[in-house]
Amino acid sequence: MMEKIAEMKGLTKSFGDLKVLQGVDLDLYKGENLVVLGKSGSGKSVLIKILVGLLKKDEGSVMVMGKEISELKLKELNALRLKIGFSFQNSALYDSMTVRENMEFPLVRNVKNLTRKEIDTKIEGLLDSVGLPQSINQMPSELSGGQKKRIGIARTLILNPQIMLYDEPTAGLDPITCVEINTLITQVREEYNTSSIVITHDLTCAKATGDRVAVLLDGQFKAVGEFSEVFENATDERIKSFYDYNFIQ
Ligand SMILES: Nc1ncnc2c1ncn2[C@@H]1O[C@H](COP(=O)(O)OP(=O)(O)OP(=O)(O)O)[C@@H](O)[C@H]1O
Repeated sequence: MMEKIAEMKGLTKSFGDLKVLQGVDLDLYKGENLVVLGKSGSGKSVLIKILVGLLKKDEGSVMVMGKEISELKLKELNALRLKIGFSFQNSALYDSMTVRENMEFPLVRNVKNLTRKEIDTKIEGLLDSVGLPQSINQMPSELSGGQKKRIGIARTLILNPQIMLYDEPTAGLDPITCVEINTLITQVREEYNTSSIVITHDLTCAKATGDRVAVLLDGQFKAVGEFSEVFENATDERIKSFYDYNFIQ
């Protein structure tokens, strides 16, 4: 039996009259890449925010690494968040800092008593992993969108997260760079032993990176499984049209 690293059961969340999540059940297994698909406004970001305790759920349970998120005190929540890496859509690099400084920032802030050599070894190792060792002294403005994305992922990995959350990792990138980022996401899982949730609208990304995909429709996961199970045998018209729409694009 595969071990779960996160588990949501019967999760609901509304904003006023707007029912966004209406009974979400979802497991993330240790070591898997799980893709969450859903159209714009379906509640993917709300789900992730509840998972990391940035938003409060209405009902249901959200367990992460064995802990019920809503029961944690702020200090415990912050400690848990350090084990979760969030790769933002816009890479979220600090424009006034070099790549090295960007990478160093979360490390020195959260890990005390590191030597200069330990910090440099860590940064250089991660830049090697993402294929950009030569960018160490560059400014973010000198990097392409794909390179920024890679540096953002490297920076997220610097605290050795157990769970990686990728928010639209291929948004705004050309098709070749998308393939490179998809490859990097699967490589990160192998090299750093992470479990990941990848939020995307991009079915090519979903197919390339997902061990399983989960489709969020009307506030629930209507289909969860391998890409081929979910799409190639889909009977639900909306799941079929999601597939057709993506590939017509
Ligand atoms: N803090 C909030 N207050 C009120 N409404 C919110 C809040 N956060 C999200 N919503 C609403 O919840 C719905 C789901 O939003 P969410 O950002 O999760 O969508 P999404 O699936 O991530 O969309 P996209 O793919 O466009 O990023 C939207 O209608 C949004 O307006």
